[in-house]
Amino acid sequence: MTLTVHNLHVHIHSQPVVHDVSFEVESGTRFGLIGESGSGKSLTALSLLGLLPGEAAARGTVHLEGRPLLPLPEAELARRRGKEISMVFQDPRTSLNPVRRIGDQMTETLRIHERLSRRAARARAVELAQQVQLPEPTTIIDRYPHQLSGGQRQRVGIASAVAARPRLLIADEPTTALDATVQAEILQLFLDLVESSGTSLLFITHDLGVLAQVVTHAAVMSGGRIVERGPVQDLLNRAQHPVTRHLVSAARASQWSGGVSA
Ligand SMILES: Nc1ncnc2c1ncn2[C@@H]1O[C@H](COP(=O)(O)OP(=O)(O)OP(=O)(O)O)[C@@H](O)[C@H]1O
Repeated sequence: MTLTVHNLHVHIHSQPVVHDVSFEVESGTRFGLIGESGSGKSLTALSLLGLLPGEAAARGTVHLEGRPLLPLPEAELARRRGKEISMVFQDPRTSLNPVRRIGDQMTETLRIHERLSRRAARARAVELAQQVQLPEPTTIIDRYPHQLSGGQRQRVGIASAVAARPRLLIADEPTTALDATVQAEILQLFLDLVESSGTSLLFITHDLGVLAQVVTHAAVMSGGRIVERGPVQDLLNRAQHPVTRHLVSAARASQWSGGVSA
């Protein structure tokens, strides 16, 4: 499903924080938004799902497969979230509900969109746990988030996001909260799931080394604007903007210090 974002602006308390952002994620492709902390990546992503905080407002046009996502009334957006477009967040400690069993959380969208019975939802939760390679799928689904490791919690976050087989998946720094080895495993899982399902992916990160492993094309954000865009290998090897060059140096430094390679 093609996502088209055109002239997106976000204001917080009437202050502009995202300025005139336009990009396209073509059907079945993987596109990245990269930038330093505070550059406007998350607010851009949250605008697409209608999940901006109350003090923020978005204007512009967003279409998914030609149908408008912005502007759109909340009730209609809620119907499309999970099923057509869904999101994996940075920190599963805050995105998962601490007092609900993980199996129930993984199948929540399915129960809303497909009206699955409890029994069918349980069977689907086991399948999802297998798909994201959680250990002992038949019993782990009855555990609570605090009984899992950080990597396992993020697998639950990914399972919840892909449960209803969305056509576009947005991932906002999905591996930043994890240590380097777990990060590599989760990235691989991500790529396998996206490739096998043909889902379009919008991947957000501050780490160009990580981005280069996941997407083919990307846009660089700084101060709420897109300052450079292109194939990710060109951004790595022929960066034009100082912000992009800085991101390249940071990725190379992290590679030398044993982080994920660029
Ligand atoms: N709820 C909020 N209230 C006030 N300002 C906010 C709020 N959320 C974000 N901002 C500001 O908007 C700007 C863009 O924030 P955003 O979270 O989109 O950046 P980001 O690139 O995703 O950074 P990070 O990687 O740290 O999440 C920043 O200056 C941030 O301080």
